[in-house]
Amino acid sequence: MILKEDLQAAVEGQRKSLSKIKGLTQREALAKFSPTSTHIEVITGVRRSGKSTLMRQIIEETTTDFAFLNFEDPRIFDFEIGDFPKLDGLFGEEVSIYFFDEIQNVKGWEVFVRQLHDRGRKVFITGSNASLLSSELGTKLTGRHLSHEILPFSYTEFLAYCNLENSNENFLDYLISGGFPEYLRDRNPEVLQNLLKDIVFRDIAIRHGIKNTQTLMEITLFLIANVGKTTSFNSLRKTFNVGSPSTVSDYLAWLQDSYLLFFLPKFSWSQKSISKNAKKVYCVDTGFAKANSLSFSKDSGRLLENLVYLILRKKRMDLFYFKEKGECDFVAFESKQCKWLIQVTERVHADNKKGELDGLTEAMSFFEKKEGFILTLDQEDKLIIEGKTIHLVSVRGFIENFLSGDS
Ligand SMILES: Nc1ncnc2c1ncn2[C@@H]1O[C@H](COP(=O)(O)OP(=O)(O)OP(=O)(O)O)[C@@H](O)[C@H]1O
Repeated sequence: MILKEDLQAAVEGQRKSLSKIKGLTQREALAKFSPTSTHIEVITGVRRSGKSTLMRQIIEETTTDFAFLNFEDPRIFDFEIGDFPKLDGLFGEEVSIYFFDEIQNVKGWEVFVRQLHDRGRKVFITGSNASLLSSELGTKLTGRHLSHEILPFSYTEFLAYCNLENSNENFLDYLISGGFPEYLRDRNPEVLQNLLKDIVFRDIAIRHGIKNTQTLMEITLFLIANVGKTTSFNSLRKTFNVGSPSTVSDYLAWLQDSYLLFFLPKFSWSQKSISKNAKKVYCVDTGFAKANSLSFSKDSGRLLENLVYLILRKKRMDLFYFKEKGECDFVAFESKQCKWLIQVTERVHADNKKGELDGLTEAMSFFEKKEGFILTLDQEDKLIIEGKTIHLVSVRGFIENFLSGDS
C-alpha cells in the first residue's frame, strides 16, 4: 500500500511536468480518436515510439478536467490494486477523462478501469506489452475498448519532425534512419542499441525470468539481421542449440509482445496451415534494424520491404506472404477481400525482372486479381502481361497515391 502523500506528490509532480513539453510533432494517430467515442482507448506499441507523448497531445486538446498518472514513476513503485480508491479520491468527482500510462504494471488494473467506464468516464491507457494488456482486455473489458497501435514516426511524421521536404533523398534517409524520435534528434546509433538492450534484458528477460539472456539476445539479433526472410522454431532451435522448440516459441512470442518484431504468416485457405507454416520476420523500425545489424549496409532492398510491411500494418489489413512456385512479398486483405498484391524490390532490372514478375503474376492468377504492384525505390512504369496490369511504383509514390491518410 502506498501513502496518500506520496501518491499526491506523484500526481501533482507529473501534472506539472505535462505542461513543460512544447513543439511536438503532430501524430497521424491523433485523427483516429473520435471525441464522441465512449470506448476505453488503448494505446500500445514498442517502447519509445511516442505513446505517452501522444497521450499528452490528446490531453492538450482536452477542454474538460482530466486526471493523469504514469505508473512507471518510481515514487509509486509499490502501487497496488487496493490503492485505486485512494487515487480516485485524490482525483475527485469532477474529472471526466482519465489518462493512465503503463497501467498494466498494476495487477488487477482492469477492475478499476472498468468501474470508471461503468461510471460513464472516458479512459485512455497506454502499454508496451501486448499480452499483459490483451489478456485483461479480452476478458474484463471485452467490447468496451478500442486498440491503437503506435509505430515510430511514419515518413510524413519524419519529414515534419526533421523539418525536411518530401524528396527521394529524404526518403532514403528515412529508410535507413527510421522513425524513433530520440534517434532522429542526434542520429547516435547507441540510442537504438540501448533500446534493444532495454527491451530484451529489462522488458523480456527480467519479466519472464530468463536466465540464458545471451541466447535470447543472439536469437533477437539473428532475427533482426534476417528481416524479410522466413524463420521456423526448429531451425532457430538447431542454430542456437536451444533444448526445446517451446523455449524458442516463447522467445518469439515475447519479442512479438514487445512490438519489436512481427511475424508474417504464409497465405493458405486453411487456418491450421497458416499457424503451422514458417513465418517471415519484420522489425518495428528500419533504422532500428540497421543500427543493430551489419547486414543492411549493402542491402537496402530488405529494409525497403520491411518498411512496406510497416506501412501496410498501419492500415490494419490482414497480411500474408504468398509462396507457391514463385513468391509474392505481400498479400493484403481488407474486409476478407484480397485488396493488394505487392512485390518489393529496390529496382527492377534484367537479372531480377523474371523472378519478381513470375511470383506476382502467379499470385494475381491465384487471387484472381487484374492489378498488382511492384514497389521500388524510384521506378515508375506500367506493364501489361496477359491482360494483367502491373504498376511499378516507388514506395514514396505508393504512399502519396494509394494510401489515404497515414503513411
Ligand atoms: N510527437 C512527438 N514529437 C516530438 N518528440 C516526440 C514525439 N513523440 C515522442 N517524442 C519523443 O520521443 C521520446 C519517447 O517518447 P515517449 O516517452 O512518448 O514514448 P513511449 O512510447 O511512451 O515510451 P515508453 O514505452 O518507454 O514509455 C521522448 O523523448 C519524446 O519526447
